[in-house]
Amino acid sequence: MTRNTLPLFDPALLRPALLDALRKLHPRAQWRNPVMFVVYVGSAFTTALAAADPGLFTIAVAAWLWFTVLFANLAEALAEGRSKAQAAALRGLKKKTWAKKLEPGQDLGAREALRWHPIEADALRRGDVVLIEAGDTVPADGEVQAGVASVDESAITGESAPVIRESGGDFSAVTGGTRVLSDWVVVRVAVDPGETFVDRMIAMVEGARRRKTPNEIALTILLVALTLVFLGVVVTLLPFSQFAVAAAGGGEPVGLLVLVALLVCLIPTTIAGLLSAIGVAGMSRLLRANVIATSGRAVEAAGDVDVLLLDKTGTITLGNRQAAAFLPAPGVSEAQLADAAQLASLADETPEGRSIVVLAKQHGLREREVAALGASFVHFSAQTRMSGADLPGGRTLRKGAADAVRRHVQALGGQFPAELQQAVDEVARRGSTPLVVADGARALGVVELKDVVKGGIKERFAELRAMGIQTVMVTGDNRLTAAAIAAEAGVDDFLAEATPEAKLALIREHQAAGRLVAMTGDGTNDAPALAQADVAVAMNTGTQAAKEAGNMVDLDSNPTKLIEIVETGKQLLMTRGALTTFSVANDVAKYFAIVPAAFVATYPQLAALNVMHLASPASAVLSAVIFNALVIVALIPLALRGVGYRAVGAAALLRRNLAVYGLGGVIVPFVGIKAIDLLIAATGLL
Ligand SMILES: Nc1ncnc2c1ncn2[C@@H]1O[C@H](COP(=O)(O)OP(=O)(O)OP(=O)(O)O)[C@@H](O)[C@H]1O
Ligand SMILES: [K+]
Ligand SMILES: [Mg+2]
Repeated sequence: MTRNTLPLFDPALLRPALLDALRKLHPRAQWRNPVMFVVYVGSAFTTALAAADPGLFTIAVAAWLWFTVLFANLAEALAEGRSKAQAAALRGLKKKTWAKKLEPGQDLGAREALRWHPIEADALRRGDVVLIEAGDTVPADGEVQAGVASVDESAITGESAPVIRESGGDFSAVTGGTRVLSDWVVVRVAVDPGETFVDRMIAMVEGARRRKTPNEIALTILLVALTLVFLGVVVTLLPFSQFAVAAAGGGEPVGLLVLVALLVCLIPTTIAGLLSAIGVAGMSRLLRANVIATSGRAVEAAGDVDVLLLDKTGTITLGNRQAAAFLPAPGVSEAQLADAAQLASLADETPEGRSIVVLAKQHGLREREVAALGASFVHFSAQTRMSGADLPGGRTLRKGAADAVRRHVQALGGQFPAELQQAVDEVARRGSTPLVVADGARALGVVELKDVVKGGIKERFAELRAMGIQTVMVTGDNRLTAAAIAAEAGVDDFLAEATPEAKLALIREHQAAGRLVAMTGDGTNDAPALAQADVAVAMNTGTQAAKEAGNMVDLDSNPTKLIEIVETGKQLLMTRGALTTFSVANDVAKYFAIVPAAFVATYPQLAALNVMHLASPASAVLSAVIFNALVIVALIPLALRGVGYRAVGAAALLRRNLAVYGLGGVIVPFVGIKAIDLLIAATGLL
């Protein structure tokens, strides 16, 4: 995929970024970054000084101050450009296509009878209903209302095997730009134009609409405080030096130009100039891992996640729960059980329900006409954990989770035989889901629903454990099935028989204990929990409700993607920390470069501080300003790529980064400023 191989300085991206950097010179854009705004005002001020009294030194300082602002703009523009290019590669999927918009109020059951008219895909609105047939491109994100189709989603996921999309279950979401390979589906459009996940991510990346995260705000406040301190120091230097000159009856007070240069060199311009690029680059890295993030805050939170909650079906398992066997209770024939199970499932549009009808057919039962039965159907809900049908004449058929059906038959005065409970437990211990079927107060037996744990998952959970993240599986399924799947998948803990409310409560509990919670899920019943979690990753195969509630979508629908997400978050936090350290450590050298040069005319004693032996005061000041500007450019690759992350302890990482970026930040400018000073001296201009 092209979006995985973006070079750091792609010439195709550099040109628009340079233009963008110029456009960002607008005061409104600058004001968003208070530290750089000070540089901006300083640039304007020194330009005015240069205009009033043009000299090479003054003009050079003014020019390099403008470069400082431009380089910071460039860093941000480059980061944004890269992300936008990646996202555009995804959005490029939305070629101009036509959609078959259905006339309202039709019965969706039979493909031949459907009436539709063509409409441009761009004109589709949320709530519109379209027909998509073999060979058609899916015109917009949406939810399948009727039909079953195989869909090629390789354009999005890079996965070449087609997937099945059908109504009812957790596999009902289709994504714009993918292609229907066979059969047909009727889809309800879920988003207005310009509001897809890719659109939302692009909006996030675009500076103007990108909100600062709480961490960024906290850091900005710190940087502004530092800036104010230095501003205070520099402003008071002027009267001080004038006073000193008057008292000594000689020497020269420090000039305004030098004071502005000093201020810019001392305030933390490096991190201020790169801060937003670091944040945007984090989202880009996620996109490279096929994760669309719609919240910068969530990307940061990912770096500190303590607990990961996962839904079982469709997240840990493939989610294609298929009826595999009928296990009748004592005194009930298999045919009797199959018949009741089929009747209870005729209107059940979930994959589970449909698979029961199919299995019953293999037992020689012919398909029945739903309409001819005159039954009223009871649809599955995550609260009751049952579904079924009420037939005319008072026959009530139910199927559902064993405990739910047990309560149901006992409430009607029926028995739940010990043999049946045994069969339920056996099925569950195999990791399958037992559904108990009841006819009135009589429990008839068990339907075994088989599901398969996704491959390679155990090793990945072990990796998460090594990162210090606890994994908890939460499922609506029974305790034994949950335990079997939990053991097979290698999660640390599990919660069984969980309602949507229980999932939500568990997250709140962890959060109340001060833990940051990540959640991955795919179902509508995961939506409340996803909305509550700090990092909420919805599977792309999941329902629209889950995707809306989350703050990230994993295009590969891989529950262990959280490893990459956490690494990206950690890398983001570390990069920010490293560059802040570097930025502040830089001041030491700049201080030794500028202060003796600036004040040696006022206080000759300061010559003792002149450890760098720079060519002249003017050259010293200009060298420091140039270094200050160039260091921003030099660090753009690091800001975009992020500092190297390795899974060693947090303390060891911190020590290493302090050594590299703290010590480096002190030493590098001494070398850099001296080198620039030598170059300037060599030109003989100053
Ligand atoms: N169509 C259905 N008819 C009746 N009962 C069902 C049906 N589908 C599921 N159940 C029962 O309800 C329980 C909860 O279902 P559901 O799949 O919604 O759980 P969940 O909370 O999404 O958990 P997970 O997806 O992790 O398994 C299932 O374990 C099963 O026993
Ligand atoms: K600086
Ligand atoms: Mg589920």
